[in-house]
Amino acid sequence: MSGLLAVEEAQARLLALRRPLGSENVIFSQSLGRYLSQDILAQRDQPSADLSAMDGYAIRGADLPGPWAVTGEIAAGGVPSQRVGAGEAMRIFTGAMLPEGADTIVIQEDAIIGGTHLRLAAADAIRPGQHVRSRASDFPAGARLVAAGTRVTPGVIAAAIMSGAAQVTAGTRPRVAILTTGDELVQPGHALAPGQIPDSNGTMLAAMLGIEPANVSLPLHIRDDRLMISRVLKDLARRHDVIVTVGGASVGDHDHVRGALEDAGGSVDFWKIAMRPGKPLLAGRIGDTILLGLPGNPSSAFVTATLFLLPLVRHLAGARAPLPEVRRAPLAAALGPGGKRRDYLRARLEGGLLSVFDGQDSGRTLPLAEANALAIRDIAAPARTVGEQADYIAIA
Ligand SMILES: Nc1nc2c(c(=O)[nH]1)N[C@H]1C(S)=C(S)[C@@H](COP(=O)(O)OP(=O)(O)OC[C@H]3O[C@@H](n4cnc5c(N)ncnc54)[C@H](O)[C@@H]3O)O[C@H]1N2
Ligand code: MOO
Repeated sequence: MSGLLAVEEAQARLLALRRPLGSENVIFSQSLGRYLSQDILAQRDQPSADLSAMDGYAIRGADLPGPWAVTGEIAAGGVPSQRVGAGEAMRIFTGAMLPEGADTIVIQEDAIIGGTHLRLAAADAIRPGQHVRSRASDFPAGARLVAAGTRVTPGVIAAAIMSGAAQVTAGTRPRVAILTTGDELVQPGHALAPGQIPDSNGTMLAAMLGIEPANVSLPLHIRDDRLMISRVLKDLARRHDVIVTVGGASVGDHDHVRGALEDAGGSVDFWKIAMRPGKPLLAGRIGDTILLGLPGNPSSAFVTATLFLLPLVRHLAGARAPLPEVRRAPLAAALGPGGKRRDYLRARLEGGLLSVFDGQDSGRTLPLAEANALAIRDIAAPARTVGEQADYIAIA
C-alpha cells in the first residue's frame, strides 16, 4: 500500500525527534528500571581477598592427605591473626578470609575431628585448591561491570553495590501525559448510557508505562472537539516531554488529533504506518514535546504503544536498545499468508510453541488479556505450516 511508512523507519524517525533527556544521581532504592547513563566501573577487587566458599578447615594443599593440628578459628568479617604452617589447619567458615599459607578448604563433612586433631574421612575426596574464592574472581578493580544505557535490574543493583558505588547515574525520567479522546468514552467503572463504552485505553497505557522509567500524569479524557483538544495539547506540552493521545487518529469526521496538533502550533512528522493493527499512528511535535497519536481501537493502541510509545520513553530515559527484542519460536498451528501491512498478531507462547489467536479484530480487548506475545507476520509473507518458525515480541 503506497504512502505507508515501514515500522522500522517510523521507529527511527520517532527516536530521532529528541535526544535522551539528561541524567541525575539516583539512590539504589529508586534505580530499578532506569537506564544507566554512565558505565559502572569496579572501585575494588571482589572479593578483596581469597575467601572460603564453605564451612570447614583451611589447610595447605601440599599437606594432603593430612593429618593436621587445628591451631585456631576464623569467621567471615574477621582477619586471620596467624598463618597456617606445615601440618596445620584452621577452622574456617563460609566467607572468611583464608589465613596466609592456606590454599585449600576441607569441608567439615569430609573431616574427622578428635580434639585438635583433624584427619580426612576419605583421602581421595579432596582436590588441592578446592572451595576457595580467589581474590578478584568476581571482578577486579577497574573492570567495566555494566555499560551505560543498560536497564537497572535487581542484579545490576547487586553488582553496582558490590563494586563500591554509593548510587548510580541514570537517565532523567520523561514526563508523560495520556489524553484519551472520544464522545463515547466514560470513566472506568461509571454507568454507561446507550452508545457509550468504558475508557480502557487510558488506564491500560498508564499501566504499560507504569513499569517504565517515566513520570506519568493521570490520564485525561476529552470529547471530540478540535478546539478543546488543541488547547489541552498546548497546555500539556508546557509540562511534559511526551503527550500520548488515543483515538481520533484516523480519517473520520470526528478524528481531530492531527488538526488539533497543528492548531496548537505543532507539526506532524509522520502519519500512517504499514502495520496492522496501528495504521493511523501519528507522530509530531509541539516545541520540544513529542506527540504520539495512537489509534483508538484497544488492540491498535496496545500494539502501537508496545512498538512506539515504550521505545520512545526508554530512549528519552537513556536506553541503549529501546526497541522490543524480536525472538523466534515454532508455530503451534498453520498461519496464513501476510498482506499489505505487517501484522502484529495477538498470540500466546506456551511450552515453547506460539499459538496465534483466531480473532484478530483490533477492536477487541479480551485477546489482550490472554496474549503474552505478538507474533509478527511480514508484508506478503508466505503461508506457514505448523512447526515453522515465526518472529514474535514478548509482552508483559
Ligand atoms: N474510512 C476509514 N476508516 C477507518 C480507517 C481508515 O483507514 N479508513 N482506519 C481504521 C483503523 S485501521 C483504525 S485503527 C481506526 C482508528 O481510528 P481512531 O484512532 O480515529 O480511533 P477512534 O475512531 O476514536 O476509535 C476507534 C475505536 O476504538 C474505540 N476507542 C477509542 N478510544 C478508546 C478508549 N480510550 N478506550 C476504549 N476504546 C476506545 C472507539 O470507541 C472505536 O470503537 O479507524 C479505522 N477506521
Ligand atoms: O490499523 Mo487498525 O489499528 O487495523 O485496527
